[in-house]
Amino acid sequence: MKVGIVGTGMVGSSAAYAMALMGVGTQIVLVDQDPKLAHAHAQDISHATPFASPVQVHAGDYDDLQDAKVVVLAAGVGQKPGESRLALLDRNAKVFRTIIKNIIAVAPDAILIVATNPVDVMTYVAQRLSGIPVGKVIGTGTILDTARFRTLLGQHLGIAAQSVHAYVLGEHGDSEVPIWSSAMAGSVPIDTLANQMGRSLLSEEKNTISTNVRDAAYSIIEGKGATYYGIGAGVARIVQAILDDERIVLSVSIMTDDVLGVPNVPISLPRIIGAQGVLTDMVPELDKIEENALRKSAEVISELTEQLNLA
Ligand SMILES: NC(=O)C1=CN([C@@H]2O[C@H](COP(=O)(O)OP(=O)(O)OC[C@H]3O[C@@H](n4cnc5c(N)ncnc54)[C@H](O)[C@@H]3O)[C@@H](O)[C@H]2O)C=CC1
Ligand SMILES: CC(=O)C(=O)O
Repeated sequence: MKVGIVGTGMVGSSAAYAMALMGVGTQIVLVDQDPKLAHAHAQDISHATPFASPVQVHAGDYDDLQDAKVVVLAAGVGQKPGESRLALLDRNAKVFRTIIKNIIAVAPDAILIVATNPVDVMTYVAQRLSGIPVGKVIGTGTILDTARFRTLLGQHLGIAAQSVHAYVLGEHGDSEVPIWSSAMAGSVPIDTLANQMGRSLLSEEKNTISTNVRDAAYSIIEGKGATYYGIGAGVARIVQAILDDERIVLSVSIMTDDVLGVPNVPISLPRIIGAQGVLTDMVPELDKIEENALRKSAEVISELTEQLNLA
């Protein structure tokens, strides 16, 4: 099955590389306003396929996206050190005006995966400009923050991140909400497990983990200018779930009718993903503090979408 990636800088090319290594799709088409860059990445990644999977990777134009089942949007600018994701909105909304039109002209039935920041608002922009049904325009949302949460919590407790079941919900950004109240491993609530393992998990330690999850992007960008491997793998995981009709639960962002009284907001909740995109939203159980934080996070996003003029 064909997968397109529009915007093949660090994030788009890392997603293509992760897909090639994970054996996701049979053909990956890289499209960028800089065709030389797309071509160079396609060549380089295709040289990894003999060690991984027989997927074909090549650069192309919008016409080559015809019949793509999924198109990933990773075009646009990223944050400079110290800059917030929300500061990118005007520049990246302009980029989406061009690329969405071009994608829809050739692949109107494709499912869109949005990675460009600020990803929740850009998901709204992509859905509105494309007219594609809500469950088929999926922002990567907090899939990366959830992965960071599981990684740090797993490291703290000395267990594999894959065995940690915990989510970050809300905005992919400064108002995100780590959900501690239902965090578990091996069906054991995380506080009980820490006790059983003789590990300390005091509220200060939880706060440090939450802060490090929230600020991971800032510290990585300070160190190397951008983040891309984590999100590349996250994008590949969403595409795999769609192509294989997996019905796996992932925290991703789509337009949501109502979140704790905030209407029509693009935001991450745990969602079941299969061949048709998002199949079902899940309503997590939250404690009062988490509930208030999730409502605030929804309000942060909603303030921005309300100001946007997409006419
Ligand atoms: N959702 C998430 O968790 C994450 C999102 N990001 C976001 O992903 C986006 C891309 O980041 P990077 O790959 O690091 O940036 P980059 O600058 O390396 O790549 C962006 C690419 O978009 C291309 N592009 C720009 N305008 C275009 C247009 N009109 N048509 C086609 N291609 C166009 C550029 O030529 C460039 O190759 C940023 O907005 C960044 O903030 C980054 C990391 C994580
Ligand atoms: C850049 C970004 O959004 C992240 O790494 O979380």
